[in-house]
Amino acid sequence: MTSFLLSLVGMPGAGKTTIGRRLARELGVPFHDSDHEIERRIGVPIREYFSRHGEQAFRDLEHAVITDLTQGVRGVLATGGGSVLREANRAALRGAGTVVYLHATPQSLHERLRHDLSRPLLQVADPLQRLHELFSQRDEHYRSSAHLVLDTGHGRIGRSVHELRSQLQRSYPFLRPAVPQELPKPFHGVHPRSARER
Ligand SMILES: Nc1ncnc2c1ncn2[C@@H]1O[C@H](COP(=O)(O)OP(=O)(O)OP(=O)(O)O)[C@@H](O)[C@H]1O
Ligand SMILES: O=C(O)C1=C[C@@H](O)[C@@H](O)[C@H](O)C1
Ligand SMILES: [Mg+2]
Repeated sequence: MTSFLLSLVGMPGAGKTTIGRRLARELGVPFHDSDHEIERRIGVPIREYFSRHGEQAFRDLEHAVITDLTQGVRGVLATGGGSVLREANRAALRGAGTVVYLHATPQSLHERLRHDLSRPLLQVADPLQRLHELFSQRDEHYRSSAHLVLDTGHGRIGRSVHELRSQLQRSYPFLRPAVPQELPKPFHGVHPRSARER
């Protein structure tokens, strides 16, 4: 198959891992997750690494992993929620293929994650307030990284996967046989540059 890398960016809980894994399976392409690769390298959960070494050390590691995963791998890449904080990561992701921002509001993310214990940045007294802060710091970076924006705050996971597959055929016509012919239109802020234009 022709080489391509689809990277998913967005807030914690937006569905990068869930949607990315399912999309890769449906397309029959490799799935990568920068958080999983970090945990494979450090041998402990990210939350533990955060509390032992702090966020900056984690971001350095994340940068090394994003650099590696954007050099020569193909398929679908689910990134960590904070990977867009570094300009070098944003540039690496955009340079490697198509980037999709999975968008969801702090309220809907809070609904999903209110019982979650694995995400270190959300282990605070008021996780909704933290989600609002993260969203206001990051939304512009997610948008500037991305070629496409897909709302994942409402609706079912299967629908997001379907929408993504439909949209992808524009950039990657060689995926067409796996993609349903109808094109739903819940994308917004779309600037779907084809792989050829980049
Ligand atoms: N419409 C939806 N789209 C995506 N995920 C959904 C949806 N509805 C519910 N969920 C649930 O929300 C959670 C999303 O978690 P997931 O780990 O995929 O997020 P993530 O973007 O990878 O977060 P992180 O940045 O922390 O890695 C899953 O438990 C998933 O089942
Ligand atoms: O939003 C974030 O900054 C994070 C999200 C997760 O994917 C992990 O990368 C880690 O918990 C940090
Ligand atoms: Mg994830």
